[in-house]
Amino acid sequence: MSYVDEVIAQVVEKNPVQPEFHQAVKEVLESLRVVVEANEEEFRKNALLERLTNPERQIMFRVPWVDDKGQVQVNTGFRVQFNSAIGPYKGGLRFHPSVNLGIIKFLGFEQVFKNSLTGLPIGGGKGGSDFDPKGKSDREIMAFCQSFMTELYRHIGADTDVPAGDIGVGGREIGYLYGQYKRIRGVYEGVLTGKGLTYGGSLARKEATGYGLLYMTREMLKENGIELAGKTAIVSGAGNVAIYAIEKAYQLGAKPVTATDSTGWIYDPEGVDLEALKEIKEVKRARLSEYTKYRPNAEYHEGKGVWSVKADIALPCATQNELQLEDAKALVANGVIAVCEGANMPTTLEATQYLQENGVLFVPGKAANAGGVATSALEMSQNSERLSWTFEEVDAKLQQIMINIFHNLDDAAKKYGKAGNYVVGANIAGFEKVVDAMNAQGIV
Ligand SMILES: NC(=O)C1=CN([C@@H]2O[C@H](COP(=O)(O)OP(=O)(O)OC[C@H]3O[C@@H](n4cnc5c(N)ncnc54)[C@H](OP(=O)(O)O)[C@@H]3O)[C@@H](O)[C@H]2O)C=CC1
Ligand SMILES: O=C(O)CCC(=O)C(=O)O
Repeated sequence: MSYVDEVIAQVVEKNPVQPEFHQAVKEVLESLRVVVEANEEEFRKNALLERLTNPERQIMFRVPWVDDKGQVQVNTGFRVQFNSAIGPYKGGLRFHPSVNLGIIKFLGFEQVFKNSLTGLPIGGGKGGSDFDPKGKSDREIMAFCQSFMTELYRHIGADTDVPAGDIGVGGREIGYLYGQYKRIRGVYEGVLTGKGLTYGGSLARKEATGYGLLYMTREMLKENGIELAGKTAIVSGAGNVAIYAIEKAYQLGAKPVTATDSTGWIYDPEGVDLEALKEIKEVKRARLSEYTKYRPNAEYHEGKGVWSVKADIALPCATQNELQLEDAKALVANGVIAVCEGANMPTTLEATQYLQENGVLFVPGKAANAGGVATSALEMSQNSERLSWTFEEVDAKLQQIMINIFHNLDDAAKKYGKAGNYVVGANIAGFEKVVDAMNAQGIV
């Protein structure tokens, strides 16, 4: 059995009931086959792939809190510190009822390669809880965040592990988490990113993941002789990534026509009304079904189905495995040119393969959505030097980072005879730096 197959089999056996983690490991190791085969003896002797797929540390903890009725609730908290070869652990916190150890491990594993691709000195980690913020009062959210941080604080720090937001964790939650960290530790440091602008946050961090996705999409299309301007786009999600992807799509001359949330989706042939979407999701924290009150000519559909809309490009920005084989077939049948992932692992392995085999340009999330974490690293730099950069400065750096990531992965794919396969290119480009740093630091 080849070394890659052996390690994939071990990961499946040793991490039962963690399908998302298996999926992420398979995607990466399959892509690395060509590099691993060229160095098989050395990698095997150093157990490199075993070390790469085993987190450095996995923390699980009880999070008790009191709801508005006086009832004590108990959730589980997680922080997986996956790999610190190139810098302090860095990655978001997800609050969603579906969260479990396997999901946090898949996200942490992806984060290692993503953070490497940014070119910035950040290792990979991820955390969260099975807490459901939907329908909770502000007081309940604060009580939960304070309890969560009362355990997490001992594992993190500005030079050790710097969490941020992800699904269900935005500016409000980061504020409560930061307040509790400061209260316990008594230090004012950049221990979280995505902070508010009045207490150490960076301009453009809120917009960065969605904007970065569009900068990457534009660069990739340009390399293939295609203009983004004038194209229609299917966007899924209606949260932080989706909203700012839609905003930047308009700024670059494209027309986003859809959005989704966990209950349904909208199709607005005239183009999504961004202000209405922000009002519904950012201000009212309401359901997308309200959208037709603002735009009577738009369609609202319950459940899934957004990938059947005809458009030029597709930007999945909601959650993992939301784009499956049947959806990929619908996209191909409708002539979609490109799929660029704003979410983490939104496309299943079968769907990705089908899209690639049918000539669809495909950029994986670990490259396409890296603008968020890259801008978090810029927030860390600003915190360290006790300065704030302007929106234009941060945005210019973000654009350059996304352009560099695209060319690095494009070059890596070409170097290994896989021109145009951006999945292979991203995994190899991310892997090379991490492995170099791991090898230099000995067996740790
Ligand atoms: N925020 C960031 O900077 C980054 C985020 N990402 C990834 O992007 C994706 C979106 O994150 P973000 O926008 O921050 O999160 P938000 O919580 O702001 O928004 C998530 C959106 O996706 C929908 N959604 C979440 N879970 C599900 C589900 N299980 N089924 C259907 N819809 C779902 C939500 O619906 P509803 O409104 O009903 O809750 C919401 O519209 C995630 O994969 C995240 O890991 C990647 C890089 C950086
Ligand atoms: O900004 C960060 O540190 C993390 C963003 C994130 O969670 C991600 O890239 O998936």
